[in-house]
Amino acid sequence: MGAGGLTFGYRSDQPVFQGLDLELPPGAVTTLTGPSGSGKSTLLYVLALLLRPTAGQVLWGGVRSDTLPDGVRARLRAAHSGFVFQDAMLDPSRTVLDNVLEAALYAGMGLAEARDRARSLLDDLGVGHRVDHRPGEVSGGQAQRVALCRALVTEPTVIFGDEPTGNLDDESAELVWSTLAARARAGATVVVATHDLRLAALADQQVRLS
Ligand SMILES: Nc1ncnc2c1ncn2[C@@H]1O[C@H](COP(=O)(O)OP(=O)(O)OP(=O)(O)O)[C@@H](O)[C@H]1O
Repeated sequence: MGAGGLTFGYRSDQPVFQGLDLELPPGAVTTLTGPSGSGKSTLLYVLALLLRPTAGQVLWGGVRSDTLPDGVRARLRAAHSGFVFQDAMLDPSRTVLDNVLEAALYAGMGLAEARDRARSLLDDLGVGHRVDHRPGEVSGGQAQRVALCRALVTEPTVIFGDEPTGNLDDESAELVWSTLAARARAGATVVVATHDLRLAALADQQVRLS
């Protein structure tokens, strides 16, 4: 994945970032660091095709993707990427298991496989005992790990994380980090916005926004 001359502003007179050139290689973890408000989340949204850049381009697999129609970008995202949002953004009306399952079903996976993968991931991330609970009945750190499971269940080739360890104790943060690193070792492109400089130091590539 890459980006060239990437510029974005929520208002045309106030760019959040301007002229960014980035190469986000498969098989590597790239971290986005920088002070609060420097544009880490915004950059993730643009790279993930959730926001269109004001100028410049986003390439997925070498193909220009930011200009594709909304529906095509949505299908690309579902088929190839997973996104861990800063505040988990789970559906409060569905169980933990269903939140993870839904992402797999939406991407076209069969029910039995989706259920097996979801359960196995939730177990791996230490939240397997909460499958029948609603998001409102789990802790912030548990919800964040469920959100990671939802992002990983389709085995995406690109994984975006917005502060995926923000609510976690050291042990759970290590678990999340090693899970993301393992996905990168298996060939995924992993892009993570983080304030945790200790974890960022372990990344293969760091991009600092100012
Ligand atoms: N929806 C929006 N409309 C207008 N401005 C926005 C919007 N979202 C973010 N901004 C502004 O864009 C800038 C970048 O915000 P962004 O959330 O990307 O920063 P960040 O580095 O992720 O911050 P944090 O570390 O606090 O999460 C900030 O000045 C913010 O106030």
